[in-house]
Amino acid sequence: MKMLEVQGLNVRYGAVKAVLDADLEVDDGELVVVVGANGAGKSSLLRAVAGLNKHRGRIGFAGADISARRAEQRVKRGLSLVPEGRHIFGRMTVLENLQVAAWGARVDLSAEIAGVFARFPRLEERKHQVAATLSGGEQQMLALSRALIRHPKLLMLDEPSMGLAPKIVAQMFEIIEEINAAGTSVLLIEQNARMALSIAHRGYLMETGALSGGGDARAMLEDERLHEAYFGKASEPDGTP
Ligand SMILES: Nc1ncnc2c1ncn2[C@@H]1O[C@H](COP(=O)(O)OP(=O)(O)OP(=O)(O)O)[C@@H](O)[C@H]1O
Repeated sequence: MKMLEVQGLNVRYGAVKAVLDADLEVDDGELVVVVGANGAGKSSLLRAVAGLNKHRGRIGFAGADISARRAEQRVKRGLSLVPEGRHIFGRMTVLENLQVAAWGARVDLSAEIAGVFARFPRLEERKHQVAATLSGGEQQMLALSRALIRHPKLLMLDEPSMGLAPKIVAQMFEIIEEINAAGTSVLLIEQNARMALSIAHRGYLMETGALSGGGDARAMLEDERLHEAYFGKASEPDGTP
């Protein structure tokens, strides 16, 4: 089954065309990555799928056309976005951030929180700490946990490696791979192309609003034409552009 089916997606900001006629698919259980330079339109694409910006085109999700659905309705259907910059509530504690994330979802909150703490013991140690005082890696773990608590069918991640130390980046990619292996479909947007492709099934390339590729991630990793542009400085393991 197709989990996500995007056809002819367009996003514009006034005269700026950020996404141009993009077609993209994520199969049930797949881990798909979109790589591309800064400003190529990757965030605009994800935000459109999440219903957070105006867009044209068709978005099919888990067998239904959600193109006209509002962002909250998309979340309820099982689409979760962990945005760039994390968007946790800095003044709330770790525990409060997790509680708020589950609002309106039919989940057993205490069991879910226990599950988060089993996966991320660091978050349990800091459960009464306000989120703004966490390290970058811990904030990213919290943002990811907030999405996972709702058991999304499709988890969308915008630059999860951004600003993290190399060791934490490697850990983050391992966790994403685990989440996918446990059955959640994943759509990942990354500048850290080499690392992202190494855990993905398939990959797309985004250049000035246009999506191409969609083939095997391993083949993309070996594609000489991509090396110079995307696997050089932009894919340093510390995620610095
Ligand atoms: N709210 C906005 N208003 C006007 N232009 C925007 C807006 N958001 C993005 N853009 C422009 O749209 C284009 C695509 O931006 P987008 O953020 O989607 O790219 P990106 O590949 O995600 O880059 P980054 O990694 O820097 O977020 C860029 O030219 C950007 O300047």
